[in-house]
Amino acid sequence: MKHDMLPRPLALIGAEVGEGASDAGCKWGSQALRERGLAAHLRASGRAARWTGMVRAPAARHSAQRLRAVEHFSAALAQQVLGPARAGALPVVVGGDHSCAVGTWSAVAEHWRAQGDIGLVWIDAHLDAHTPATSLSGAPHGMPVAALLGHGSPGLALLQGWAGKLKPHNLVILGARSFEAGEQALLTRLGVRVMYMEEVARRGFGACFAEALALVQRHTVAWGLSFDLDALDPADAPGTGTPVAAGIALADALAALRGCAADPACAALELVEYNPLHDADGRTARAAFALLKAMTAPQGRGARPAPCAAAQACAELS
Ligand SMILES: NC(=[NH2+])NCCC[C@H](N)C(=O)O
Ligand SMILES: [Mn+2]
Repeated sequence: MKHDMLPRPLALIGAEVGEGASDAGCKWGSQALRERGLAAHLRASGRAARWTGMVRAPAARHSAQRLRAVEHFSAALAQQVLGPARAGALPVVVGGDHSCAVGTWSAVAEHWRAQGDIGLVWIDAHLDAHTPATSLSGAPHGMPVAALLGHGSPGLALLQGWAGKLKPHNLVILGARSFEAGEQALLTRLGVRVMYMEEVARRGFGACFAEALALVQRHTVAWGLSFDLDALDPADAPGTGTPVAAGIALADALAALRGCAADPACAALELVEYNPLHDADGRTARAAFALLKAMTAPQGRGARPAPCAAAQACAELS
């Protein structure tokens, strides 16, 4: 391997937020995975990896405060993602509830804005495309997709001072099987491609992910992957706050995602909704470790190793 083709170092960022969820236990998810040795686990496949930040959301007792807490947190998280992105590392955001996606992908969109649009593959049992007006639960983790598309709370949609971080045709949602009419109507109106679980089961996760990846790469300069652990079948990942039956098999996800982040155009990764309070036997933590290890494996099937954008920055981060 040539030196200028070293894989980018991984910058792990803990998103300590549970205020977005009805069950706040995932606030402690990133800390739990960190203490279990996630960084060392990822280094075992030959990449530099270290935690570069832990961002904690302010506590919110009443439901009215939760959206404010998430807005405040999202701005802080975005700053923690921008740093490593600018330094040429690969940001890997570890949740935390899925509301953290607003901070993660707003930062990535901001970073690439001068060059072009970003794409996103969103793997989830839910659509997470509510606005405060359509949400039945009022939970902000059901809203990040709408916010990234420029809808809903201005405090989320206008992060970094501009709205529309994602264009609808650069987003694909994969594995959805639990959603409400209001959020589905927004996505249908905007023309977002949703591969519902029925389609994933029929065609296979591998075929769906390959198509999703091609779609988000088509009109973009960079793309990312946001993986909600509740997309997996609860038998493989019971440790989430909102599990839904009949999900994606972990083995299928591991096979399809292997090496995906070796693409130089992969801008960031996100793994969310790990709830250690519901993971008595550690099964879900092991699934999280395996997923991130597969995604960040130095080489995928036929994928080229990613060049290191800034050798100096890589050395500093490793
Ligand atoms: N990221 C998640 N786990 N989202 C679950 C959202 C559930 C439901 N649709 C709601 O809005 O309350
Ligand atoms: Mn989600």
